[in-house]
Amino acid sequence: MTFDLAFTEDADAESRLEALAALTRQTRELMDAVALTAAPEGELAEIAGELAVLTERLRAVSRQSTHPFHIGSDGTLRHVGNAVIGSGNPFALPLVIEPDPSTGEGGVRADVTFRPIHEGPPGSVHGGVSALIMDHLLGHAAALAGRGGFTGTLTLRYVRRVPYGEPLAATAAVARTEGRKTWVEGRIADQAGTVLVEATGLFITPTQWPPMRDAPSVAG
Ligand SMILES: CCCCCCCCCCCCCC(=O)SCCNC(=O)CCNC(=O)[C@H](O)C(C)(C)COP(=O)(O)OP(=O)(O)OC[C@H]1O[C@@H](n2cnc3c(N)ncnc32)[C@H](O)[C@@H]1OP(=O)(O)O
Repeated sequence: MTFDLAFTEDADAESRLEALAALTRQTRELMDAVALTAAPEGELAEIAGELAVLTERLRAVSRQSTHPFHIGSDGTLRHVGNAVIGSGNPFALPLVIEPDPSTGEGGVRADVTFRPIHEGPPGSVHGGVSALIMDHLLGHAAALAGRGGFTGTLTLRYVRRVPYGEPLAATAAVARTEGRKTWVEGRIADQAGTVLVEATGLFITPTQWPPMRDAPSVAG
């Protein structure tokens, strides 16, 4: 398998990326408002029509693909189009990941507050959404330890239901390594430290990837 990290030199200007981030934040607000709206039928149809106009306006000037990796002005590796951290991806929570060396090799943490759009069982977060967050955070920990790769397996134990609208914390750190394989463990816990989700992931570094000893900080 070949995989090109696809760094780009001619990234958009920071000012355009900030404008895109503002549009993305507004779109997330829209998604939340749609999920919770109690507007009457006629108003829903009217708003859908207004949104169709805006959608066409954006589609008229589409890119061929989402934003690839690029190096930001502060040297940070950015992935604006990423589904979990991307500042230009409305689907992203987004997760803001910080290094947390106290939890071990590649240790990372992120504050997470899920929203009603993440609903699975009524009043709770969808298990697949928790898995998405865990997959990315565990993968980030592997990359931070200089052992970036693709998820081979991801195993979750859903210990308690995950609420939305409450501040939670997600953490991960490398558990062990063997050749190109890196096992990472993580969890989502509430503010009292009660574990809601436990995760273990196996990340495999493709043979073609160069060594990543000085892993850059990564942001959306
Ligand atoms: C610097 C930039 C970094 C930026 C990063 C920012 C953070 C981003 C964080 C993003 C996080 C989000 C991340 C995502 O969303 S990643 C997206 C989801 N994952 C994928 O799409 C992966 C698809 N699969 C593949 O590409 C290949 O199968 C991989 C690369 C995984 C292995 O293909 P490769 O050809 O290399 O493998 P090999 O055949 O030589 O086998 C090698 C060894 O591995 C063992 N094995 C193989 N497959 C599996 C498996 N599935 N489970 C368990 N074990 C497996 C195999 O038995 C052997 O073991 P051994 O016999 O040697 O003991």
